Amino acid sequence: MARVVGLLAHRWFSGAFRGPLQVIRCPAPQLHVSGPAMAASQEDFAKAMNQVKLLKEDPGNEVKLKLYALYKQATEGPCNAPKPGMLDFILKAKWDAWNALGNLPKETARQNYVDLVSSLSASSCSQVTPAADKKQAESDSLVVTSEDGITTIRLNRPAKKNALTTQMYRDIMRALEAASEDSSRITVLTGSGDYYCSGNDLTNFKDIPPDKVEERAQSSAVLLRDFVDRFIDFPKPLIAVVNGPAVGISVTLLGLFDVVYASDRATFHTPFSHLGQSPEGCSSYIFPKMMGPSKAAEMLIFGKKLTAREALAQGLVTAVFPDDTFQKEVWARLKAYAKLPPNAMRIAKRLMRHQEKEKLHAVNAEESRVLAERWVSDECITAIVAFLSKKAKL
Ligand SMILES: CCCCCCCCCCC/C=C/C(=O)SCCNC(=O)CCNC(=O)[C@H](O)C(C)(C)COP(=O)(O)OP(=O)(O)OC[C@H]1O[C@@H](n2cnc3c(N)ncnc32)[C@H](O)[C@@H]1OP(=O)(O)O
Repeated sequence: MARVVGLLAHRWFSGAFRGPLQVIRCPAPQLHVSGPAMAASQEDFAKAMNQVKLLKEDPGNEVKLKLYALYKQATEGPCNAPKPGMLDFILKAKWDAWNALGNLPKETARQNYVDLVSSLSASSCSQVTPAADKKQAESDSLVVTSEDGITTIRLNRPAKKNALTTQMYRDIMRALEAASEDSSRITVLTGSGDYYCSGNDLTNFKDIPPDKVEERAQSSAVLLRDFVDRFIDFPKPLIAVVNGPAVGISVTLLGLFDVVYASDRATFHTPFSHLGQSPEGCSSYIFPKMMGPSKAAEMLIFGKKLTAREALAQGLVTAVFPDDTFQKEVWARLKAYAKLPPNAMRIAKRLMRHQEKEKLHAVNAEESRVLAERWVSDECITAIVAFLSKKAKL
């Protein structure tokens, strides 16, 4: 049965798909992705296949190819069909899309299919949902919306200055995966409230039994490495809308964004030595290249906090806006960018970045390995205990 539904959903390629004329019940326009990350069940998958047929808008051939490929991978595994002839364009495009998934496990393909459909439903519905319905649920730590060709990932723990919990790292990864495959053209990361992000949530270090410290450091290094890899590999234009102060990993990651817009209220602080830690997010490689070794050293070794204007002068920030017009000016720009042809933007990004990718992955691996050592060091433990016992503030 699931197979039949899936095949029907993919009749688009023969031109058989028509959007429904009746009003459909749309899911909420936001994807609240915080919460336990689970693999999609067969039931979720079947639901997603049905949901595909209800999309109001044709998502375009590129997305349809992705859906087709993920469906085939999820149901049949790696591509096993003979390669079609060069002149059979449609079959060839479908085969290429499926084959490109390589050995992606069936469960991951199923999850990616469900995530992609969910993001399509969200973006297709967001255009028709009244603004009042778009109010954020304050309790959700990450809010993802898709509108006007822009997927926005919003850190939403304003009371904790948007500090990143381990769940948020995982949720951001999932959101980036979904955004790379949804119909949006550009992706934005921003923060709620007065901070952009205060970096790693230092309570991630709490309640670790002494005999598990080493193990936790190793698993956190794997998490960090996977997390940063998602930024290195993200295929669409990625923009940081830095609405306020940024600390730690939220600063280092900026080197992996394509454009960084900052409010003049933003500051950029990487107090790694103060915390007995070391740089991550590929900053140990990107920052010296970007701003010269000594300016990078002031930030990454001595923890010098930069103002938005200083960060602009160092090339970390693309443009600075007065705080009172920041949101208006930035979103007007982004909406205009999101109208540009998506393939041209992706190709330009790939050309600008692909030569550095291998190097960045190697840097990320090394930075993560070193951090695992730092996390179990006396210097780091003393600094974390001081913060958690409220003796220290940066
Ligand atoms: C085995 C290890 C497992 C680890 C898992 C790691 C996974 C990957 C790690 C990647 C490496 C990343 C490194 C970094 O990002 S280093 C930077 C870490 N950040 C900080 O050190 C900032 C700490 N916060 C502060 O110094 C101040 O809070 C700040 C200057 C940001 C704001 O000061 P202000 O006075 O304006 O506000 P409050 O301090 O009152 O803050 C309000 C409440 O928010 C809590 N808060 C803020 N930031 C953090 C944070 N980073 N972690 C935890 N909690 C934070 C603060 O405690 C207040 O809470 P209460 O209202 O409950 O008191």
